[in-house]
Amino acid sequence: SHGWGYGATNGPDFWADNFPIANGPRQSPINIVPKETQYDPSLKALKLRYDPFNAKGILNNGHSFQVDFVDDTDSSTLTGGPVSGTYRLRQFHFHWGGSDDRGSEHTVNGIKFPCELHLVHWNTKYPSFGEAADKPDGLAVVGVFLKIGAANPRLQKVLDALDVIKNKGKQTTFANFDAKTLLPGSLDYWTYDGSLTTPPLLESVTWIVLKEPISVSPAQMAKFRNLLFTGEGEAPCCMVDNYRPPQPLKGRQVRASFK
Ligand SMILES: CCN[C@H]1CN(CCOCC)S(=O)(=O)c2sc(S(N)(=O)=O)cc21
Ligand SMILES: [Zn+2]
Repeated sequence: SHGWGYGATNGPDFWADNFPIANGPRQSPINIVPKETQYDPSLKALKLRYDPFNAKGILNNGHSFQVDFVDDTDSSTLTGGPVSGTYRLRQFHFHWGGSDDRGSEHTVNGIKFPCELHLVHWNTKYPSFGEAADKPDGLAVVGVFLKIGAANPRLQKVLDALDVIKNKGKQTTFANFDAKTLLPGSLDYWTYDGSLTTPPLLESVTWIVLKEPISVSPAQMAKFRNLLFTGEGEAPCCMVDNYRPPQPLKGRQVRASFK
């Protein structure tokens, strides 16, 4: 049978067939309604310390592309914010649309952004990423919205690497990249308990969605859309619209770190 994807026959509406947790109580993404969030003065400032030396490679996994990090020491970590303990940076990746009116997974007052960056971290109270991935406090993902505007020079090194990983399964080395340069000026965030937004849809993610977007130009968005879902020798299918739509809140509270 065909694996999961974002197409008409294997997209988000079909995922529950093989991953019944798709209809679970803490699924992601969600629509964030700022007026319905609750400011929580006890939330700490988010502390992200990333060492460029940990950047390892960049991979087209057939669903998105990701930049992987060496995570065998505490040199690239997330601490503070809504989490306790230390979470290590594992990878970052993006979700985007076929046009600038869609592409993000989280929405704000129903507004979709053209792209959303996810920085994936795992809780070092567990011995490995694989052990952490299915625990309720196992993962913390920082979400950053990308908004159409001036070209973002911080994205350029990532975008320039995409030509050599056009097809599913392609990867190349990607060294000395400072993921901190992808963050906006403010680390104000919304946070809620959620899940992976792709199969296996594990309900193991503390979501930390930054309020301030970073910029991306239309020409830069075109580079994302140049990637392919398909492998070499297959009929080419452009990697676009690789986002899951918002899921039911099911009574969850979304907290804000800011007034
Ligand atoms: C294409 C597969 N995407 C998955 C792959 N990983 C899960 C691996 O499960 C191990 C049992 S992951 O933890 O790196 C991860 S984070 C997100 S998201 N969009 O919610 O930030 C999706 C995924
Ligand atoms: Zn993601």
